[in-house]
Amino acid sequence: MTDDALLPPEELHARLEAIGAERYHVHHPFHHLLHGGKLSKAQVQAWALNRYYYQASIPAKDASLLARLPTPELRREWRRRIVDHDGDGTHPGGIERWLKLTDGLGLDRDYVVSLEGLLPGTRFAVDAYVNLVRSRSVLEAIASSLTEMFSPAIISQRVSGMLRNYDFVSEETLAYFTPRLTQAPQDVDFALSYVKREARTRAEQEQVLAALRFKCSLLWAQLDALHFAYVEPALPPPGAFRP
Ligand SMILES: O=C(O)c1cc(C(=O)O)c2c(n1)C(=O)C(=O)c1cc(C(=O)O)[nH]c1-2
Repeated sequence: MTDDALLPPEELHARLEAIGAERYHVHHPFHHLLHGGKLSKAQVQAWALNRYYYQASIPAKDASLLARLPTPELRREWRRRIVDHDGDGTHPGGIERWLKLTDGLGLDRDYVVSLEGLLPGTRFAVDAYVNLVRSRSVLEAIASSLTEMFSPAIISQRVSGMLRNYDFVSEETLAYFTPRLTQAPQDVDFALSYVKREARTRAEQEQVLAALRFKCSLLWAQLDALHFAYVEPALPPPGAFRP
């Protein structure tokens, strides 16, 4: 096979899996500290407060992609993701459930939502995701969601570890994660078959792989920012959340 030969779909799939195995934030030291019970309540608060910005930005990136999707079938699929996060006015969505988590950790809701205490590194990493989805091809935008191939494993590890190790979290405060265990595989089924089908040249397949690497990097960068500010050397930048 020459270097620019189209990969068989199962080989593309294997290369996507390999990116996750090497680069997903499940390997980040901050994740190990979090689920291993090695963080203080204040450090867990910093994690939840910063990750709120990721949660709150996901429907914005999905809405910008939705506007560019060409068929009702594709739009219907992507619209479901927005409802998953925003709720439907009767059933709470992911953002509301995330705020239950920050409430449960004793953070003031107005302060969380104001983003005043956000780390600059979180802001830049999350904004990079929204910008990627807005500015690159539909194929790359859909491919960038494929980190969800790996999220059920990290979520299971995080939830069981946190329940075992911290007396300040409960099943109720971590309830955000339960629906993600069924929503993520559903999202992935669609996105994976889309990229396998629609990446029709080797160059497009390489774009798909690059989009997933980029996404892994921005998830990693969020945990780097938390680690630097709140674990080691523990130097929160001016204006950032101080427990
Ligand atoms: O808990 C996690 O580690 C984790 C990771 C990811 C991910 O890999 O992007 C998502 C989520 N959670 C998540 O809850 C979520 O709703 C979500 C949406 C997306 C996306 O890219 O559209 N990723 C993720």
